[in-house]
This record gives sequence, C-alpha cells and structure tokens, in this order.
Amino acid sequence: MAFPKKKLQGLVAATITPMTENGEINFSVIGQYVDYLVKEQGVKNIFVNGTTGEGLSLSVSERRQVAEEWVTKGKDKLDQVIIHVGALSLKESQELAQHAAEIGADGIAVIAPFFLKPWTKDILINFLKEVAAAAPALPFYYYHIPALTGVKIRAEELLDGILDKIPTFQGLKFSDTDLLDFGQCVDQNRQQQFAFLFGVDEQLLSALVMGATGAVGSTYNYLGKKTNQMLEAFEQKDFSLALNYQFCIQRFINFVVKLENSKLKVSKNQRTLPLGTTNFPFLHREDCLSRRTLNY
Ligand SMILES: CC(=O)N[C@H](C=O)[C@@H](O)[C@H](O)[C@H](O)CO
Ligand SMILES: CC(=O)C(=O)O
Repeated sequence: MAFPKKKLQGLVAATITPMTENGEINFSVIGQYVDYLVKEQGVKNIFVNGTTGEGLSLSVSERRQVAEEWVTKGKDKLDQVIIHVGALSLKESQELAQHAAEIGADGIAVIAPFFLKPWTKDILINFLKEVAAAAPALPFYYYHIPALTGVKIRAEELLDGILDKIPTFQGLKFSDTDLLDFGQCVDQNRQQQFAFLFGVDEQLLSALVMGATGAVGSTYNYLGKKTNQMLEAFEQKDFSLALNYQFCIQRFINFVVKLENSKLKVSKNQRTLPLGTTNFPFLHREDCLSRRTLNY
C-alpha cells in the first residue's frame, strides 16, 4: 500500500456498534449504516471500535469481525475506515493492528493503556511504537482522551520527535478541552502533514480556529450534515454563520446532556437504523452505554 495515504480530513463518524436486544452484535445493519452516513449525513470517514463503538467492551474476536464488516461494507463507498486497536494487552493490540492491515483498513488509532498506566512520555511512546510496528504500512493515529484513560501526558509533549519513534505516525485524535495543548500540537508541527482531529464535537469551531484539520466524533452519526454546513461556513470565512451552526449543535447536545432518563431510545440514529440497546452513546455517561459495557 502506498504510504503516506491521502490525508484524513473533514468529518469522521465514530460508529456505534449495532447490537441486538440480547447484546449480540447485529452485523446485518452495517451495510445500511454505511449508506445512511454517506447519503444522509455526507460523512465518508469512520472510526470503528472506539469509545462510541464500545471497542474496549468487545472481545478481540468481535472487534475483528466488526472491523472486517465495516471495511467490507464501506468498500467503494467510504473514503477512509480507521480502526481503533487500543487494548490493555500489547499483544492484543498488535494482533488487532495486524488484522486491520490484512483486511485493508486505512489506518489505526490507539489510546493509552489505562489500568497499569504509562507514567512517562517515553513509556507511552514505546507502547504505541510496538503497536504501530505491527502494521508498518498503515497510518497511525494517537487517540488522546485523558478524561477516560486517566493518562494525562500532554499531547504536545508526546508529539515532540514522534516520527523518530513511530515513522507511520500520521495524526492525533484529540478528545479534550485543553486548547492550549491542542494549539501547541498544531503550532509546533506546522512543517509536518499531520492530521489534527478534534474530538469534542460541541467545541469544534474553537478547534477549527486553533488549526484542526478534521474531527472525529459520535455526533457526526446524526449531526454530520449540520456540522458539514458549519465547516463550509468556516471555510468561506463566514464566522457568524459558523457560530450559528455551532450554537445549534450545542443546543442539541446540551439538551441530551441534561436528560436524566438515559434509557430513552430516541436518538436520531435509532429512528433511522435499528441499532439496538446503545442509548445516547455520545454521552459516555456510564448508564448510557449498551448492556455490553454495563450490565443494566
Ligand atoms: C468522551 C467522548 O467519547 N467524546 C466523543 C469523541 O471523542 C465525542 O464525540 C462526544 O461524544 C461528543 O463531543 C458529545 O459530548
Ligand atoms: C468519539 C470517538 O472518537 C470515539 O468514540 O472513539
């Protein structure tokens, strides 16, 4: 495969893993899901088995099958399919990375191990390096999500000299609100062609100002079209229109954040597609995830 690949940009939907009522993966809707993203939301990149997809709550074998199904169904329809392959076990992570390469995924992403945590940048880099090396032809993205991993090593620090350790490093998925850290990642790496993908959907406009080149998020499953309009307004330098779109998106997310009854299954996704028991996965409140993550 040619490397580096085409740069990952624009919106990337963090896919929900469709489940049946008894907690089995419902592979049968993935084909429809791809069409829905492309046709209804104008979103042509996906991020599979991440936080929204509950990748860490699936078995390795399920993660492989889910990844494979998305790659197969996305063929000739999606631009890029990125597979999250992070795990506590380095071996599992490497197995998943290698598998992603074998099935023809377009990139892999990895979070920091979050139980026995790396306590220095070098330890974290070494872990990431070992995973990346298992798929030497695939672009590698570091997935920074300190609120969930508890690993607070600044992304800016991690990126310093990263290509020496991880030659396949191609970008950062930044799921945090620290715009100083994010801005410095962009500022200090201007000479590189890295993708800077922001992951806090309700604040994307601020990150665009700071130099984000794209975004990965759960809400692009159903607010993709609206967010694309915001990106377009930003591109045209119509900042007040872009802000109107961001406020509109914020009002929706704010409404959902305040909902107490997380068992309600009325997200737009679920009206359109039978995605099963995952409720408002974009909230990541414990009780919002599917039975697979918490046994309610
Ligand atoms: C913590 C978390 O999972 N964040 C997601 C991606 O990184 C976002 O897409 C959020 O779900 C979204 O910004 C809504 O809060
Ligand atoms: C939002 C995101 O990137 C994830 O669900 O992993």
